[in-house]
Amino acid sequence: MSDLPQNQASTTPVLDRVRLPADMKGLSDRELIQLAGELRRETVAAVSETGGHLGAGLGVVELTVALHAVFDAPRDKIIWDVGHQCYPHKILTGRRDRIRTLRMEDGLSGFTKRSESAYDPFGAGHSSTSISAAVGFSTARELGAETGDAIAVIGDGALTGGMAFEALNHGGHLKNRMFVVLNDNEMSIAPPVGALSTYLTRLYSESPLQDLKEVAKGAARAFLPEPFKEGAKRAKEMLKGMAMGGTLFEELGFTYIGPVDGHDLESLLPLLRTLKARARGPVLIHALTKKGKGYAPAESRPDGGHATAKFNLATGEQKKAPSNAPSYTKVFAEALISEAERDEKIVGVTAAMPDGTGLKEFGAHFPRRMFDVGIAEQHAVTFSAGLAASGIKPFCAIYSTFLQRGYDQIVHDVAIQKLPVRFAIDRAGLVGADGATHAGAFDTAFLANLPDFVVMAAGDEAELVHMVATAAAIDDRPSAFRYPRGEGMGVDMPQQGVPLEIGKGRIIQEGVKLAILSYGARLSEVLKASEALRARGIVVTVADARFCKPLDKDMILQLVAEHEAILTIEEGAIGGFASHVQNFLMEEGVFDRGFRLRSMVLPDDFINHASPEKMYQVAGMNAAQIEAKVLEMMDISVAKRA
Ligand SMILES: Cc1ncc(C[n+]2csc(CCOP(=O)(O)OP(=O)(O)O)c2C)c(N)n1
Ligand SMILES: CC(=O)[C@@H](O)[C@H](O)COP(=O)(O)O
Ligand SMILES: [Mg+2]
Repeated sequence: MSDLPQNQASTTPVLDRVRLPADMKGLSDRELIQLAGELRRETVAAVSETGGHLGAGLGVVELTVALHAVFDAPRDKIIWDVGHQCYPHKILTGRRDRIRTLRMEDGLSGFTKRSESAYDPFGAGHSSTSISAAVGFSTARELGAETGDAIAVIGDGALTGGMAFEALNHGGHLKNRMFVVLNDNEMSIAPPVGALSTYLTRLYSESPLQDLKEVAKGAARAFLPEPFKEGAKRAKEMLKGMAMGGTLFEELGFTYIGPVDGHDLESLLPLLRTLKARARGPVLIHALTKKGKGYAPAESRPDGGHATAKFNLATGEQKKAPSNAPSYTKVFAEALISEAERDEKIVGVTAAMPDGTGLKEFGAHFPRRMFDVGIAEQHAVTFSAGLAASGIKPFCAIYSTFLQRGYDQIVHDVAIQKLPVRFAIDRAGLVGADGATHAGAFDTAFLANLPDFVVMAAGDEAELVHMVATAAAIDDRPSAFRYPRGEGMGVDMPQQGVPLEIGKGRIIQEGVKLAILSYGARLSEVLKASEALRARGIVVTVADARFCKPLDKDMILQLVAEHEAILTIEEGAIGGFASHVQNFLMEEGVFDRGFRLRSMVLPDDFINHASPEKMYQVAGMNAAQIEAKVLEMMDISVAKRA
């Protein structure tokens, strides 16, 4: 396993003996403690080479070792919520030899993934799903399925997602034996917000409600239904310092154990062994941990080293490529601040992504006008609807992928009531290393089919500024604008956003025979393709649709009238912009007259993680592929193309 020259001693001697969790069963507790230290170093070393989610994994190193030492995966199902903390788990479950391929093309996923390993019983990427899955696994066992224990490991941030409570409610009612490890590091990506966080803090910061010895006895009775004799003394020791009884979790039907030091294997191992031997119903173990634990540069970062580029192992300094243009996120944040300076009704809403959406910057300017609701997209949407119904102008900034979770709220609470909530949809399109779970593929399709919604996509970062102004001005119905992860094109920026005429696109360049009708940020690739075509003597028209809804029907009919063919392109799945154009032109009867329309949309597939460029290559939507498509549409044979 180790790559070291033969004469050099391994720095990971215990880890070198562990390929699979079964190899941990013969290790003494002392060796398991050593294993945790080696696992932490291996995790840091690997992420320094790959980049990725670092802090969460470092916070669960001891929990990972303890769970795999005590339980019997893959028969027992260890379900990691979000999955961003699973790198140590991957190292211990047969994937150490590939750990330096994390998040790379053909490499390991950055999350748990069923197709990757039997030790990943449930895939993740989005949060707050683990307890529901564990209730499912434990119920399947009750129904006779060949499966072991179900253990959900969920963070304090993920616990703010409503689904987690739906699952606790159901699990507590069913009373199946199952385990929830609440990994409480007092951190989400940003510091956690809300009353729940305060409640969890109170569980361990207030002095215990009852005499601890009595508590220990009571607790032991609660989760150890058999009368126990020799175990009692150890259990009392183990439970020393834990506040028991009367918690919210107990009211929901779970035996609450905690708080326990989630980095202390001497506590964790006997606790889990006892629970494994004796628990009958649902148990929640409240473990206190530190995000970034054991690697100073991560620990000292405000977000506990949540995610990182590749970095220098000794200093923690990240290796980031210099940027040539501002990121779309930054452009959005600055444009919104500028609008909000002129309109005091504008507020920002984020679901636990203040940094990622740029609303942190907005909040620094307008502390009372920025709301982080926690990982609670459904609530974020309906909260925004409530604000809008009262005349406030909410910009609900949610990544495309996470907005999926709030869809019924968008339909039922926003669209049907025609409330002017403005959706700022970041990370639209393929995002790269986070892969399929985080791809922003569906928002255009699921928004543009809603009556009265105004649906826009920014072709470049200057357009984004205008779309922020447009959304601010739309006061009688919902609106949305999407923009991708990463840098803009480097175009000239306007001083201030100017509201666009609703449903009006723009012609960027005039050509003959064929028009490319672009919706969103593939525009840069379209322009590259048109340059390549120009070098062949082919000049195409390029238009930026700006709006999927309402469509610029006049412009589209003009393109039809002046060309032989149109090619549409968008960074989204089928059912989006192209479908609206197709339907419109079909109803206009233009195909009856033989007009040629083709569309480039994301393929009907979930594209694996790789660089965004490579993912778009797989999707067939890069400049060269656009050029090839145009040539094909113009019936220019391969021979003529050379
Ligand atoms: C539905 C959803 N919304 C937002 C996110 C983005 N996200 C990923 S991890 C994370 C914080 C999770 O905090 P916590 O569960 O406490 O885990 P920790 O990182 O602290 O270990 C957030 C907001 C997500 N993955 N899924
Ligand atoms: C795990 C998770 O969901 C987030 O951390 C996500 O990876 C953030 O993505 P960005 O890097 O695009 O903000
Ligand atoms: Mg946390």
